[in-house]
Order: sequence, then C-alpha cells, then structure tokens
Amino acid sequence: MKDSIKVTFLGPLASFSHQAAIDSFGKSDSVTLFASISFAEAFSAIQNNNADYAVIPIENSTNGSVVQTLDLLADRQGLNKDVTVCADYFLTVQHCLIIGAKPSNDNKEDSFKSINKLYTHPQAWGQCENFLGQHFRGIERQDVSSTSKAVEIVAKETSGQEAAIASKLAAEFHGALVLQEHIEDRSDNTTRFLILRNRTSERSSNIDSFLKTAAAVGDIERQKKKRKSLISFTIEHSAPGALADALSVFKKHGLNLTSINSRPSLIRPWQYIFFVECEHVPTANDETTVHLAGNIPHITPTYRKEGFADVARWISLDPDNETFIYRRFNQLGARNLLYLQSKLLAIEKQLDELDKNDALSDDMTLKDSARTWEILMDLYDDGNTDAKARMDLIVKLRAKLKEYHETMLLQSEILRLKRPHQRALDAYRHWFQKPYPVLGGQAKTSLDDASDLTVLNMSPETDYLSTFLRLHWPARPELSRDGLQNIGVFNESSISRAVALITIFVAAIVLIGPITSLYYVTNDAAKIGLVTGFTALFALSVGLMTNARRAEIFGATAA
Ligand SMILES: O=C(O)C(=O)C[C@]1(C(=O)O)C=C[C@@H](O)C=C1
Repeated sequence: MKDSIKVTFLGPLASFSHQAAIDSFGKSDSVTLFASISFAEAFSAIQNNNADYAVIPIENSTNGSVVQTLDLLADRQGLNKDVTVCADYFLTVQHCLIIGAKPSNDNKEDSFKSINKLYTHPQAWGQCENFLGQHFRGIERQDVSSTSKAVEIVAKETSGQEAAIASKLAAEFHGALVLQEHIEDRSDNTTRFLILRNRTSERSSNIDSFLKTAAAVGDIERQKKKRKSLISFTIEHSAPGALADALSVFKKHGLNLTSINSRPSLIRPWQYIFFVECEHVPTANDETTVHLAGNIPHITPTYRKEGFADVARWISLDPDNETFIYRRFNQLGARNLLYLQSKLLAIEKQLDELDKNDALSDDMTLKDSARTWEILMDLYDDGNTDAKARMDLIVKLRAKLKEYHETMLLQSEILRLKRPHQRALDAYRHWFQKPYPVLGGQAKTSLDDASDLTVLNMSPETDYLSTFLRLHWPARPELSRDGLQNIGVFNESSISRAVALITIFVAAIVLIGPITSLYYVTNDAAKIGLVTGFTALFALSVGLMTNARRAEIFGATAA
C-alpha cells in the first residue's frame, strides 16, 4: 500500500487553516492531516520533508496580507530554500463570538457587557472591526497563535468574561458556545491559502492528483487556461523608476499582475523584497516566467547566495579588503619545497655519477665532452648513449630547478604577507559560523588556525593611535548572517584622515611649544625641565602615533 500523503496546517484542530486543508485534500486513508503550532513550524516541516504539503494563509479580502507568511516566503536567513508554492485555495471565512459556557442571562447585550478580554489570531481582528468597534471598544485584545487556540483558551473559562473570535466549527470542536454568528465586517470575507511543497520532493510533484476538488485550485476551466506565478525580487532602490521598469516587463510578456506586496529586506533600511503574483495563459513552449527575471531591469531575484558564492560576496564587501583572509598553508609550502629539493638532490647525484663515469672512461671524446659543449652536442647528435643520458638529465634539471626557484620566490613573498587583524578575523569567524558554518566539508575548518591565516591587502597603519581609534570609531551596523547580531562596519580611510589631523596638531604643539615657552622662561632649571619634558613628549608621540621603528624614534628624538 502506498504511504499516505502528509498535509500540515496551523493548529490546533478546527482552525480556518484546518478547514482549508480538509477542503483541499479531503478526509481519507490516503491523507494524514496534522497540526503545526506556527506557520514557521509548517514551513520547516516542508523544508525537512516531514510533510508533503502545507496549507498556509497568505491574504484576506478584508484585512490584506498575512505578513508572517510573506516574511517566511522572503526567507531572509535561507532556512526554507526548498519551499515552493504549488496551488492556492480560497476559503469563505465567517467569524463568531465564542464564550466558554452558557451565560446566566439570556440578554445578548448584557453578555457582551460582561466580557473584558478577547482572544483571536492577529489576522482576525481586522476582519471584524465594525462589530468590535460597536460592542467592544477599549476591551483588552490578546493575540494568540490561531483562532482555534483562542477557543481552546476560553472554553476553559466559565465566568463569561472572556471571549474568542473563531469559526462555528472551532466552537463545536472545543465544546464552547457561540454568542453571535457572522461578526465579520463583510459577507464576502475570504482568505486565500497557499499550498506549499518541497521543490526537491518527488512524492509531492503532482499536486493535481491529490487535490480533492477542482475548487481547490479554483475554477477548473480557468486553471486550464491560466497559470499563476509568485515571483519575489528586490530592486536597486536608488535607481530612479526601477520598480516601474521592473513591473513594465510583466506587461510586455502579457502577464496580468494580480497582486503586489512588499516587506522590508532587513539588509538595509528602506530596501524592500517585492512579491508579485501574475497570471498568464500558458503556450505550448511556455517558458515565460523562467525568462522573466532576466528581463527585469535592475532586478535582483531574492534567492540567497549559497556556500562559496556567499562567502565570496562577504569577503569582497569590505571597502578596505581586510577580509581577504586565506590559509597560507605554511606546512604544505615547506613540504612542497622539501620534495622539490629532494628531487634536485637526486638529479645532482645522477650528474655526479655521470661526471665520474666520463672521467674514468677510456673514450677521449667523451672525456672532452665534459669540457666542451659542442663536443657533447656532436656526440648526442651521433646517438652516443652517454651523451644522450647527460643531455636528458640536463633538460630535467633545467625544468626542476626552474620550478624550485619559482616556488621558493613565491614562498618568500607569501612569508612576507601579514597576519589578519584580530578584529576582522573575529567578524569573519562570527559571520562564517552563525547560525551554522556557511561552507561544508574540510572548508568548514578553514578559519580555525589563526597562526596559519594571512590577509592579502596591504596592512593598514598599525600604530597605537590608529588601533585605538579603530576600536572606538562609530561603526555602521550591518546584520550578521544569523540575523541576530550587528557587525560594525567602517571605512579605514576615515581612520587615516583622523590620525593625520591629530598627528599634525600634536606635531605643531611639540615643535612650537618649546620655542615659545623658552622665550618667556628665564630660570635655567625651568628651561632644562621644559626641554626635557618636550623631548620626552616628542619621543612618546612619535612612538604612539606613527609606525616608526625603534631606530627611527631614537634618531628623530636625538635630532
Ligand atoms: O487562526 C486560524 O484559524 C488560521 O487558520 C489563521 C488565519 C489567518 O492567519 O489568516 C486564517 C484565516 C483567517 O483569516 C484568520 C486566521
């Protein structure tokens, strides 16, 4: 027997999401419906293949978008990268005011008056604003994870002081009492649900074979004719008209825009992720939406760069290139040179043996070939085996020695490269590791051994003043990969400018100071004290504010 398909929805049972799941997939042995405690949990059930489908609300005709769902679709942390939308379903949503037990008094208005706290899902408040404004102005409202959770809470409360906003079905399911039906502002109040699946899963690839009725995907004729797509992207928000240009591409391709939403990108303020839904009639060779993204000017499809591409993006972000940090492989470099050296030692020994052989030979021409290149060449051209052996060895030697010397020079360059700054290394490590290492395999360990790391840019100033300023410079915060922490980012040129200004100012004081003060001071002891003080101050400021070496400080102070 085939495994039943697993469908998840926002629980507990009897929520509107549960109703939408039953309507879409039906109730049978081939379908297992199970509740998730949040939308995020339903998304991760799909990502981890713990569910085949998830039924998630995306928008309501009265109250607009479900922002929690948009945020999960934006997937800023790359947690749900395989989650995709495969169908949608429209559910008429009728709300009721529900209490835990029968009120003592039959007068509805009196029962309303005894209620001092209301519970429901945040999406439901805005769908019942007229009713709430009329009867419950100023009454405490408590957001809960779903409408059925709200009923579960008030069902335990029998004083009639707490009420939930939810469906009639939820009231029946939890054994609660409906005080007022149809409290929604509009009789056509409808919530649209998306049906999600994991794009890598074979099992869920044919949604049509699982949907209970054609209604679950809308009018069947309409579905045959039109295809719906949800595309998310960001734009270069500083480019004038970028959004208008992006949207005009949909028109050009005959795509009817049915909705547009945006959420903050959380990369920088006032930059947005746009969600555009469009409908079009598929053609025989339908690749419209596939090519669409490439045709939108200034568009950045909001897929997250992964792995090596993501690390390369991060490394190149730093304007001072302090993050060009790589392993230097000191041990491997040393070992490679040792192998090359051993190879040359072997060639050297073979050459020595050939020399000995030629020296002891009775063949006078061969002996001469040790001294005269032309004779060696003649012998070689005549096919003399000794000369051939020597020539082959010379060619080998030439290639190996070249390789050895080139490697040596490269290695000596590499040895001159500086260690990364601890500050840059800490920021890189933090970004690389949180919430999980961005690279897999051995590359995961590439930043572990600080003593074997090198930074490729020319090291910025290493004097004490620059170091002090770097530690205290007001930095622009940038969100780390885990979305939890801010990393301080600043431009090294601001530090250089500040150091230059402070240095000029102090230099002026230590040079002009003694001249002017000696003019006014007449006492000899005070004069000696002043000269000593200013000389010490000069030596100290050169030591702290410049990267002069000891000999240079000594020389400058003596002068
Ligand atoms: O709380 C529920 O019952 C849900 O299924 C969630 C939800 C929503 O988020 O839109 C579903 C339909 C209604 O619009 C109200 C709440």
